[in-house]
Amino acid sequence: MLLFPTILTAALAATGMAAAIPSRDDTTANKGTASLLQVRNPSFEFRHGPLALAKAYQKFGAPMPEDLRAAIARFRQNQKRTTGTIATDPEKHDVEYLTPISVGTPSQDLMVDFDTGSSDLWVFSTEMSTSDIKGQTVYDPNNSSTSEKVQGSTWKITYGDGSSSSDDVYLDTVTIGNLTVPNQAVEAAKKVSSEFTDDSHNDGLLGLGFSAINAVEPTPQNTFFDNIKGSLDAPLFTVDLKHGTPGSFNFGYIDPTAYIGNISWTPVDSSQGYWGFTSPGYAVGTGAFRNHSMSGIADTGTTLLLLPKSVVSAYYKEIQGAQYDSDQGGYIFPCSPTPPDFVFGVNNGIVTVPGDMVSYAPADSANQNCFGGIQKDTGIGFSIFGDVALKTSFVHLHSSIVPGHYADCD
Ligand SMILES: C[C@@H](SC(=N)N)c1ccc(Cl)cc1
Ligand SMILES: C[C@@H](SC(=N)N)c1ccc(Cl)cc1
Repeated sequence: MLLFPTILTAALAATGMAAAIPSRDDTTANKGTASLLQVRNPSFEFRHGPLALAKAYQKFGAPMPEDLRAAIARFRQNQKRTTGTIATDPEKHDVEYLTPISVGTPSQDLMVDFDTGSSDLWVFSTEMSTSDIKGQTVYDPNNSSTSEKVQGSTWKITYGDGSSSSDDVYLDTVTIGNLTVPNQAVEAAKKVSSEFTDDSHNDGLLGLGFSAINAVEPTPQNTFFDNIKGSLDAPLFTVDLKHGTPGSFNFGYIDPTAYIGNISWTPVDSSQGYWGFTSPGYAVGTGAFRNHSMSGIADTGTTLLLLPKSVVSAYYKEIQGAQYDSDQGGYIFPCSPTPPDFVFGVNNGIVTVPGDMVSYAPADSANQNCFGGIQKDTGIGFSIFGDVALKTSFVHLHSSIVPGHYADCD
């Protein structure tokens, strides 16, 4: 980890998150991608012709010839390093996205919430009281020949929505897709708050934030990504959440077919342990772009897009009948007509949240009013670009970088 901050400090000035610049009238521009790039690794560069050619095809949105696609596949296959991909499925209303992992020997398969806004891998376990378990699959360390208790280590986490979980720590084999970390810290829950008990399909969280904010005491543990990144083709992962349909987390490679568009990027601040960045401003629908610096984090573990109060009220002012409903603790508005798009800047590019995704979910049984997917970040101290913002983008989170990717998704 010592190496990491050094590189990070050295590179922060030159890091970048890419920003596509889809023109607003481009009908395909309903999605953008964002890369939060940590470090330009001087020794890392694409020398591979087919990959460069593939980028040219995707840059101009041309379909890739089959032989080129095959060449890229072979390139990946015979790399001495590895890459991985795993599907992630949205729960109802995209409230969270669940992704399969395997823990232990023989493997125990769990569905967990990949969370770029935290840095602990914790799971429901046989150490919990059964009253705290409602349908979740639990990890049984005693049923794994490779589990090893980390004596004296404990953990306790309270999340932004007040939910919490805690207790002891094992090292065990963890596999995601074709990627395996043999001695990953697996934090076995003894206690969880009701929000997790009631979240019956969610067997735990896999943190993809920075290990600096791992909650294990006395010795913080590494995230899965920090443990695996040394064996990846490139120390990066990409997040491609989608609305109401499976998306993917890719490790170690950037799928040139996952997006189209051109590229630029913006600096990242990981000083709080998050994938932090500052958006230069926003626009409502086809209105003019308004410069308004918004510092926040890319957070797959938060459902909504939480922004400064002034931005949120400026947006809802454009919707006939929108109002702040203190009973529901958020803005609601008539479900139809579709509200205007919300556009936010990422460096010199933009991400467009289509209006139909701003209507997060029905706010009443008559389905007349919808609860907004964009709400205030009051009291948090930073904005949160949660799933509502990410599912319209193909987001790259890099810990070492070549010019990042941020463009329209296909
Ligand atoms: C960083 C996220 S929690 C997470 N993604 N594990 C967060 C923090 C504070 C608030 Cl108030 C709401 C959400
Ligand atoms: C309370 C649980 S369930 C939920 N809010 N959908 C939870 C899940 C993910 C995170 Cl990052 C924090 C809390």
